[in-house]
Amino acid sequence: MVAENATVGKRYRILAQIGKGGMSTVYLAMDSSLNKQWAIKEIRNVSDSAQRDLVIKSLTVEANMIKRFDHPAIPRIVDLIEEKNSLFVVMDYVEGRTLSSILKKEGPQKESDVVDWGVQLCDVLDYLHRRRPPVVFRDVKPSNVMLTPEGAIKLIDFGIAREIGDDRGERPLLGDARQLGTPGFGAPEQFDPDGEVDARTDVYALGATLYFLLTGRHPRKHKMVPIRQVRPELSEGLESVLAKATRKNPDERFQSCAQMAYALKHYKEEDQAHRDALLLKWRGFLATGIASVVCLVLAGGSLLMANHAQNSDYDYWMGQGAQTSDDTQAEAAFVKAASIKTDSAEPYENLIKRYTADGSLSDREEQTYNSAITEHMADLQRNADTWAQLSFDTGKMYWYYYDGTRMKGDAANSEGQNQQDQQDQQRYARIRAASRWMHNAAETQGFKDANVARIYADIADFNTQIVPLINEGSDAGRYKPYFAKLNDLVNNAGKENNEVIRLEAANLSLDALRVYPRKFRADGVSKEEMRVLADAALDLANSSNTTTDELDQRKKEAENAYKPALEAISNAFVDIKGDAK
Ligand SMILES: Nc1ncnc2c1ncn2[C@@H]1O[C@H](COP(=O)(O)OP(=O)(O)OP(=O)(O)O)[C@@H](O)[C@H]1O
Repeated sequence: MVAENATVGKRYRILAQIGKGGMSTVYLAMDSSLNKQWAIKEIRNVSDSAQRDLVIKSLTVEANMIKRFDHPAIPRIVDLIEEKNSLFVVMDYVEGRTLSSILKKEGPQKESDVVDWGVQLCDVLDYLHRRRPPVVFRDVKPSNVMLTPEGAIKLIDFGIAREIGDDRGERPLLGDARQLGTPGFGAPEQFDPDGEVDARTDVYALGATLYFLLTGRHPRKHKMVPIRQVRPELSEGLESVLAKATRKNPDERFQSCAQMAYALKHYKEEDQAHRDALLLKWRGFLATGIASVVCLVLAGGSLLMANHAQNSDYDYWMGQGAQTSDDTQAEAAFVKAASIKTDSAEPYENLIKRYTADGSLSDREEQTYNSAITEHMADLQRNADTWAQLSFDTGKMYWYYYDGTRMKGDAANSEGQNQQDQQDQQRYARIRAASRWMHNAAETQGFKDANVARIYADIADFNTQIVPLINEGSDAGRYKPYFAKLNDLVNNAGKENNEVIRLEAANLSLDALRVYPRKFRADGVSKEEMRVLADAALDLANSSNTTTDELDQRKKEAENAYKPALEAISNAFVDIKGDAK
């Protein structure tokens, strides 16, 4: 237990205790060197030394695994400190509450909220399951999920997540039941000595979690009966989704979280009222169209007709989307088209155009887009080329236009932050969100812009990984390649006819020159090279033709950043003794 105001790792001042788990206490701390808040998890002093080694081993595994993740719903781990007989894990501070505390305080939750959380959880779990090797979280439950004030979910406590095929993770490290999943939420195979865990294990726990949130009945204490036996007003469709997710036999569950996300987004279609309405429509259609249908069937053209109808529906909605000047109607039309021809990238490319036309991608737009593309990802991926292009364009949309708050990995709008800090945080949140799309594009063989996508992916990786590397003291050697990438980015942006891209590339480079000049120097970048980059970035900004207040502001930001960047470069070449080089 650490006292308030005590300092850990020489730079983290403990501000307050914010949580307590089975093995740990969690604090809010202020980082004096980065002037930023983090959450610090202290693993309580375990007196038995053998046990303590196991705890430390388990945590180190957890920390090293999370360091490689890059998903907005997973708080990053940036530092690991052994001190005062305890282990401290420094990570992104999540402003919010756990779903278990919300449930405890407010009781069963609204259907639409629970479905929204479920879809978000499917997204992050699917991200883990798609990693190579796949990672199974194994401990989804309300107390391991936090909800931010913006409505974004965060997955905490990776204590027992494991990589499939990784022997170190095969066995429980601590020997407690938690390693095998939490009773009530853990799938039956987690409690079977011969059981195999995979993505479907998380599907089960997610189903049990949503069940608990909707009914308020703990699945360990009460048998999981159909949810409408507890709350008759709930949807029948949702009842079947949860029943399927929590089947004892993994083969009978959703086979992936992407499948479960699809079912959660369409659960209303399973409701009796919805089916009745469809039936009525269908009857009307039969009454009027029966003669022609019979003719076509007789002519052997039923399949052709179905295809034709599907294509013309798709064309119809694409046409509607293109014609209307109302952005919301256009969005709905393109989403509809995407659901008809699920392997077509066109609707998404059109959505991107609409979203970026006004210079910003909002939280709401991002959610709509992300849901649609996640739902049809497997179909879209079938055409590698269009998928790479779509990934690249999606990445650019996040990188340059995303201005929502849901993605921020840390206390987004903490009081006391100045405007520059907030802008920087916003920039790096955008870059993080773009990262996986740029990786998709860069890693597709034969994609014409793979090289440019690689520049973006590398810059994103640098920004995600550098803080933990600095903390570990193993950051040397990373700055020179980053510097080269910034040069590439600025050169590339010069060829773009898009002011947002030009100004952002300029600002990112000037920001890096302000923050890292000493590190660049230590890695062998010369003062002259840094000045050349600063000048190129300023030229890029100055040659941008700004037509809106927003762009004007970004241009001013670059102009204002130039002088501090030059000063920082000069200072970086003043040695401690004071002799300028
Ligand atoms: N990154 C974070 N930001 C803010 N609060 C956090 C963060 N991580 C954990 N907490 C808070 O601390 C509490 C305990 O954290 P956590 O569940 O990770 O601990 P644990 O010891 O691993 O718990 P368990 O007994 O469930 O294994 C959480 O319920 C949450 O309130």
